[in-house]
Formats: sequence, C-alpha cells, structure tokens
Amino acid sequence: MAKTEMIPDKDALARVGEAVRARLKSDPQVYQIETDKAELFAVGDFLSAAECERLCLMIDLVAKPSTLHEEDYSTGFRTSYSGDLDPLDPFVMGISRRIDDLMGMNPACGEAIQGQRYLPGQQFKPHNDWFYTTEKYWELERKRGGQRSWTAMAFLNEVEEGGETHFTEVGIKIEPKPGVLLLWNNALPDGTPNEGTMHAGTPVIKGSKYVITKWFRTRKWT
Ligand SMILES: O=C(O)CCC(=O)C(=O)O
Ligand SMILES: [Fe+2]
Repeated sequence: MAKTEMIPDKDALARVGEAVRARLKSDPQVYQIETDKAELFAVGDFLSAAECERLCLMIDLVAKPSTLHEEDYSTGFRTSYSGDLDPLDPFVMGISRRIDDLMGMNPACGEAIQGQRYLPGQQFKPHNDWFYTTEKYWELERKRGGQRSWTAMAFLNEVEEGGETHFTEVGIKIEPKPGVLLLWNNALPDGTPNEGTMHAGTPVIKGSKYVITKWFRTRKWT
C-alpha cells in the first residue's frame, strides 16, 4: 500500500478518461489530433459565427486581469483578461450543455465557462490545467470538485497574428479559428496527470484573441 504514491482522484480520472475518449472517437464530427503524447481532439464548426460574436461581447463585459493560484498578474505568466460567463444566462447554458453532451460529461462536474481575451503582447505561458496536489491551493480545490479531468476550449475569432495554442510537449501549434473547439484529457489512461498536455497561449502579435474554456472536475464542482 505505502509503496505506490497516492494520486488523488486517479480512479475517477481513469474512468472519465475512458468514457469521454470512447464517445469522442465514435463521433464522426470529432477529429483526433495524431500524437501519442496526449489525447487531443477537435471539432471544426462547434460554434456558429453569431455565437462566437455574442460570446466575445459577453467576455468584454466580464474580463478582468487573469488570476492564477500560484502567480500574480504582475508576474507576466498569464497576462490575458478573463472572467466567468454567467452560468444562469440561457445562451451560456445552451453552449455549456452542448459541450457536456458532446463529451458525455456529467453537467455537475463542469466549472463555469470562463471567457478570456488577449490583446497584443498578452499570453498564457506553458502550463498544465491539472492541479498540483502538493500545493497549498489543493486543499481548497480538493473540496471543490477535485482534480481536473478534461478541458474544452473554443476559439471565438480570427487573430491577425500570433495567439496559437502551443502544446509544447506534443509539438503542435494550433492556430485560432473561430468556432473550433479543442478537447483534451489532462490525465493519462491510468488516471495520472499527463505532463504531455503542457500548453501555452502564445503572445498575440496583432489583433486580439478571444476564447472560452470549460474545465471539468472528477466530482461535483462547487
Ligand atoms: O489561450 C489559449 O490558447 C490557451 C488557454 C488555456 O490554456 C486555458 O484556458 O487553459
Ligand atoms: Fe490551459
């Protein structure tokens, strides 16, 4: 017992990993990005142009300097502006439900959708979306739904230059294209955190970049 390191939520991460993987693989509108480093999927036209526009306007209303558990805005690690979209807004609820349905996720496990806006020079440096369970913040997150399982992220606009989502371990840079949804499993099939999911929002050089992100927990998010 004591020999193996304790990985919080490992079994739940393995279970949800398997269920979502099976569902995405059987859906003809979902494309799997070829790599053995991470489970990374994409849907070409998940959001319509009108939905993207409406989401961008909503983001402008809630966006404030992004915060992170470990880093203050002033460190430059995540310099975008972001904010949660109102989870009770019927339009937001509809988008959120469509993401849940696509993945076969329990709606209770999804965090509120977060909107994010990057202006020239702004970025989100390489990071993993899963929580470091040795950090102090884990005490809080453990009780708020536990470890993050999958991430769903959609691009909302055309960026003139820069702003790619760079999966640094996989070695792929995904260019923002409005309406495209990316999905990835933050864990390996056995439920341990996957270092191969390391990713960054590279600096926007020209124009602006808008995205929405929905992170899923292994248990009910509160
Ligand atoms: O903006 C991006 O391309 C990445 C955003 C991101 O890493 C996240 O929302 O977790
Ligand atoms: Fe991320």
